Amino acid sequence: MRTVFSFLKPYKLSAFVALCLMLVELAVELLLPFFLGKMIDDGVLNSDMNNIIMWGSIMIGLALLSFISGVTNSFYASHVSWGFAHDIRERLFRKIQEFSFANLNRYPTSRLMTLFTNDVRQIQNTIFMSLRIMVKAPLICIGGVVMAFIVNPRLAVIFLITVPLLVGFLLWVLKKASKMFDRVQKSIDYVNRVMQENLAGMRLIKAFFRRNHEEKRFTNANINLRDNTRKTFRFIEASMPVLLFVMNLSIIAILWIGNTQSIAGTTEVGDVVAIVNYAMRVAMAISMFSFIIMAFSRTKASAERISEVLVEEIDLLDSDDAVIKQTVKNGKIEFQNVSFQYPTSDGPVLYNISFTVNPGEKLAIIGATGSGKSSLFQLIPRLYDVTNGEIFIDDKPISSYKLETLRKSIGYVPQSPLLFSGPIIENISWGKDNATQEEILKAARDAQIHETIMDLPEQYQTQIGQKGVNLSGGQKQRISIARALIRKPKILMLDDSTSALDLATEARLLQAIQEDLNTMLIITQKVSTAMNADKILLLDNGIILNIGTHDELLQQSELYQLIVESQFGKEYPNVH
Ligand SMILES: Nc1ncnc2c1ncn2[C@@H]1O[C@H](COP(=O)(O)OP(=O)(O)OP(=O)(O)O)[C@@H](O)[C@H]1O
Repeated sequence: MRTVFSFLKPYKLSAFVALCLMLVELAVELLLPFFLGKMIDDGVLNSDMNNIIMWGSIMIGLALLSFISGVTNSFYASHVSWGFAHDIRERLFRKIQEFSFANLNRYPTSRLMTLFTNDVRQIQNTIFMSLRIMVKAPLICIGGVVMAFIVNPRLAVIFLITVPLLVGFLLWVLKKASKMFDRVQKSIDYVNRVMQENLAGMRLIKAFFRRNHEEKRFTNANINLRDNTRKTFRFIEASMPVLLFVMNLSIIAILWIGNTQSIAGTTEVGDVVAIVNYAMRVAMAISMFSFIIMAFSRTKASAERISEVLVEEIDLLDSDDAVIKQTVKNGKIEFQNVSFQYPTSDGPVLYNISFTVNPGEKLAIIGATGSGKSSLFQLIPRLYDVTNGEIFIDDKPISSYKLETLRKSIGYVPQSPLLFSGPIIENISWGKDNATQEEILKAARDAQIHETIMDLPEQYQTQIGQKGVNLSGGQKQRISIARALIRKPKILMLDDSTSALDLATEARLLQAIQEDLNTMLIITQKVSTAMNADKILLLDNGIILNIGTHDELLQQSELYQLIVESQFGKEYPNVH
């Protein structure tokens, strides 16, 4: 909670001004019944027009002052709340950018999305309302009781019984409601998650005709949200009549005792009117309490969720001994007895991996699905850290490089290409800050996508995504390869990124990129791709079975022979 509200610091002055203006409104609200009592006693009951005009004018003046304070308070309250929301969204976004894959695994995307929308907005609204009215309500209760005692202590004594009763009851409601709102928030998360998965997987859902299944999943999530929200709001709404009942009883008691005392001549009529007026204002303020409880309970839940992300420890950072100026010059990669286990998995997915790729060499990694190929790739740019062993680049441990330097020298093309909405040109130049037109064209040509782009209606300016063209799998792969090539990486890593290309296009692509590159690692299922590499690494269940050239593996590995036979039959192909 404290972490989140520390974001209010830059707005301290504005919040202070807003609170002062709110106090002016409060003072007016508390003084009006007092002056009303005076007007009745000195003016109305004595038929004294001068007193009526005097007290009336004072009341109008005060009302005007309250109006001006209210408008100005609104201005400052929105400055504080919008500024706070902007700053915290900015900080959250930066924090999530720092997250490692392991950090990200702990937070589903839907939950992070809810933070930015629902949770931040919730706190923002509460801050605004606090500065406008929510802080005022308890102060009206306290001030109303104090003023009632000033006007007539014998009548006001009734408040001493009712107010502590109400405060105790409210604290109990607040505690219970806070837990209930936590549940509501989780239900919102779940609805968001189902929605997000559904929209992302719409094509698959249609292809599998799983509409009914998905509808049922959404309906269940939606029912859960409805029931949790309804239960919470009902609970809070049910507390309202209790509060008002107690307050109305005290008004009746004031009228009854006041009437008796005024007949006996011990109390002025104006005092009774003033105290009833205070009791009504206190009742009105208390009627706002259910709203305040809802807002604070939700805000507490939201603030805790945001704090959790803000204080999350980043588990993959620059090492203390990272050398600032050290850069990757040649692209030599060496694995020494590397084992790796995901933070969430039961056992290692890679065991004792050792191999070397010399600068300029091309290494193909081949192996069954789930054998650990992508996991091995992710260790090189330190998306995850190794569990045991060490990886060296240019004979230096990868931890001795700054993360930024290391990752900038690697062109990583993941298994499923991800393109951003926007023109094609931006998707390619995304790989390098201030990329020139020439660099973009060269990368696109090398990735064998230039011709295809030129055939599109708006060529490089063609929008990708909902309003633009939807590209084929192979076209997307080639754009994401162009995005990696534009960095002129010392090490290029293609994670099955040419799977959707026909053999001729793939061969042209690999030929084109080889000219510029130092080192290349390519995960592939195709023997035709692997056999042209300098070395092939055959991975099976996280273990290196063999490493060598195509010919060596054909002679040494039965598994490799089987893979080759499954793709080419008994006619083993030769290296080009
Ligand atoms: N984020 C993760 N958390 C936990 N386990 C994971 C994670 N990603 C992959 N694994 C597990 O690690 C093992 C190796 O997966 P990996 O993706 O490296 O295989 P792969 O050879 O690249 O497979 P494919 O060819 O299907 O992409 C699998 O058993 C997989 O279930």
